[in-house]
Amino acid sequence: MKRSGSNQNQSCVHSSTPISPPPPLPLHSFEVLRRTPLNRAFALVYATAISALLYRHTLSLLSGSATTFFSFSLVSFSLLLSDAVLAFMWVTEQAFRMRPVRRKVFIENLSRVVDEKNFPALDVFICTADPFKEPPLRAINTALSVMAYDYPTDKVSVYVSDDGGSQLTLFSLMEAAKFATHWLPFCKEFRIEERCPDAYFRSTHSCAQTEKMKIMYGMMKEKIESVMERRGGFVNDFISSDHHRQAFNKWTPGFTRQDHPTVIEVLLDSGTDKDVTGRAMPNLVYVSREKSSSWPHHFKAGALNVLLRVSETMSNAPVVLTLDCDMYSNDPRTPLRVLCHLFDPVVAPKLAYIQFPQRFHGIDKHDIYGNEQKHLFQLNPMGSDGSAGPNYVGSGCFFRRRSLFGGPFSFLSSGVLQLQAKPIMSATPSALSHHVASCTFEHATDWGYKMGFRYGSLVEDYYTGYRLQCEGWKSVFCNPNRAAFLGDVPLNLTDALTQNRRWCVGLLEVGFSRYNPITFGIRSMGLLMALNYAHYAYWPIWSIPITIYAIVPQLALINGLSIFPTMWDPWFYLYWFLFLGAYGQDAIEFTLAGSTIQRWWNDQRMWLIRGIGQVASSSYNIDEEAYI
Ligand SMILES: O=c1ccn([C@@H]2O[C@H](COP(=O)(O)OP(=O)(O)O[C@H]3O[C@H](CO)[C@@H](O)[C@H](O)[C@H]3O)[C@@H](O)[C@H]2O)c(=O)[nH]1
Ligand SMILES: [Mn+2]
Repeated sequence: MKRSGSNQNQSCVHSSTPISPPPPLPLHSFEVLRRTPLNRAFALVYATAISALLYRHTLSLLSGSATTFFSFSLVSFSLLLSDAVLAFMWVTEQAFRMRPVRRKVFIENLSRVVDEKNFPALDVFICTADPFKEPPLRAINTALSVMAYDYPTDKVSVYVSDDGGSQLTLFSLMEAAKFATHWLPFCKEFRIEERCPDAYFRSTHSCAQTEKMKIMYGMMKEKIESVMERRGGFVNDFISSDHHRQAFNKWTPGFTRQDHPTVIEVLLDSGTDKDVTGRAMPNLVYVSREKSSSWPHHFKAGALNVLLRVSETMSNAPVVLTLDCDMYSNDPRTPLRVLCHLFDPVVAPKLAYIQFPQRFHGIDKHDIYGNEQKHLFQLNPMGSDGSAGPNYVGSGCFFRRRSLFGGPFSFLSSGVLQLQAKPIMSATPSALSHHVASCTFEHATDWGYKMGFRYGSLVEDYYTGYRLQCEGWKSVFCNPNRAAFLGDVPLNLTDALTQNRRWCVGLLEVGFSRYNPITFGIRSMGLLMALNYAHYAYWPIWSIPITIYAIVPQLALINGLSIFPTMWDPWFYLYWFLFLGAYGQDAIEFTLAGSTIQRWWNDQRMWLIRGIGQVASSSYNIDEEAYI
C-alpha cells in the first residue's frame, strides 16, 4: 500500500532497460490505513441495519391503531424523523472512512532536490481582533515563534492584522520586534526546539545561558502588561524613537474600532534590520485595515484579503501561512515539511494548501469539554486526505498564493494587482499599500466571491476551502508527531458552546446557500468529496434527533406507549447492533488515534451537550461574537 508521492510515474520505466537512472529521492509518501477494507465492509452491513430500522419505523407509522392513532403516529413520526436525520449524518460520515491515509515527509531529502536559495518566500498572516479577548502578549508570542522558523530569514515576512485597531497591539509588536533581534539568534545558537518564548520559559529550567533571555522577556512582558493595565494611556512614555511615536499619531480622538483610517507600520525590514549578531531579520509588518461603519468588513475573511493585497505590494511571497493569534508554532521545521509537498512535480500543479491539524495545549487530562475535537481536526481530515484533501480549518494552513486567484487551470496571473517584479520592502509603506487596505477597494470587485478568502459564511475557513476544492484544487493533510502548531482552547463551558454556536450558524449559511454541497458540491467535486463537506454543512441538524430522543421516550413511557422492542423481540438485536456498532467503531477509532477512553467518553458527552445547546440558544448575537 505504500507509495511514494514523487515516484508515482516510475513504474512506467521499462524493466529491461539495463541501466535506469536512480529514482529521484522521495520527498513524501503516504499509506492507506489498514482498517480501510474493514471500514467499507462494516459500512455495508451497517447500512443494511439502518434500512431495516427505517423500515420498522415506517411500518409502525402505518399501522397505528385507531384509538391511540394521534399520539402513536406523532411518536412514530418523530422517531422516524430522528433516525432518518441520524442515518443521513451517518452516510455523510462514511465518506471519511472510505480511504483514510497517513502521510510522511522526508525533510532529509529536501536539500538534494532543491537548494536553499531556491526556497520560495513565505508570508505569514496572523489575525487578531480584540486586545482584551486576545491579549497582545499571545499574539506576539505567535509572531516570534514563526519569525524564528528554521527558514532563510530574509524570505520570511510576518503580517499581523489588527482588526481591533489597537495601540496596545501595535505597541506590543514594536516591543516584540526589539526582543526578536535577541531571541532569533538565541534560538539558533542553542538549537532551541520551542521557539515560542512564553512556552519555552514555562517549560525550561533556567540556567546561566537562558537567564539573560528570560530577564529580557520578563521585562518586555512587564512593560506590555503595564501598558495594558492603563488601557493604552501613556503609551508615549514607553517609546523612545520618534519614528515609532509618529505611528501613534494616527490614533486621533475620532479613532474607534469601527471607524478609523488604515494603519500600516513596517516594524522590521529584512533589507536593513539586523539581529544582534548581524544577520538579517525577517520582515514584520503591522496592518490595521481601514474601517467604516458604512462598509461591510466581512470579519476575518475581510482581514485576510487585506493582508493578501498589502503583502502583495510588499513581499508578495508565493506561499502564505494563515494563523490565529492564539496559535503558536511548536516546530521550527514546519515550512520544510510544506516544501516536501510543494516541490513534488506530480502533486504541486493542483495543490492549493497544506493543512496542519489544530492541536491544543492546556487541555485537562480527560478533556472534559471535548476541546480536542479529534474528529474535526484529526480523524476526518485523514479521511478526506485519501480523496481530494482536507478542508481548511482557519489556522495552521499553508496556501499557494496562486490558488486564491482562480482555478488550477485558469490563466489568471497570481495576484490581482499584477505587480511585475517583486516589490521592495520600504520603511514607509507606499500609497498603494494603503489604498488596497481601504474599505472601498473591494467595492464591485470579485474579492471574496471569486478571489481571495470567501465571504458569505461565519466559517470563512470551511467555506473558502470548499470553494477552492470545487474549482478543482487539491489539499494535503500534514500531521507530524510533534504538533506543528499549538493553540488555546475555550476554558469553560460557556465559551465552548458559544464557539460551537458560531460555527453552526456559519455552516448552515453554506448548507442553505446556492453553493450547498448537495446540489452545487456534487456537481463540482463528485459525490465522495461533496459528502465530506455535507457532513459539516448539515452538522447542526444533529440537535433535532438529540432533542427528540431527550423528550419522546419519557412521554411515551408516561403514556404507556411502547416504542422500543422488548428483549425477546428479534428486532431487539437490530437495536443492539446499531447501538454497539456505532459506539464501538467510534471508540476504537478515537483510541487508535492516540486518545483515551475517558476522553472519548467526554467527547460523547459534549456531543450531546452541544446538540442541546443549539436549541437553547435563541438569544444569540452574531455581531457581538464576531467582534464587530
Ligand atoms: O472580525 C474579525 C473576527 C475574527 N478575527 C480573527 O479570527 C480568528 C478566529 O476567530 P475566533 O473568534 O478565535 O474563532 P474560533 O472559533 O476560535 O476559531 C475557529 O473558527 C474560525 C471560524 O471558522 C476560524 O477562522 C479559526 O481559524 C478557527 O480556529 C481570531 O484570530 C480573530 O482575531 C478577525 O481578524 N476579524
Ligand atoms: Mn480562536
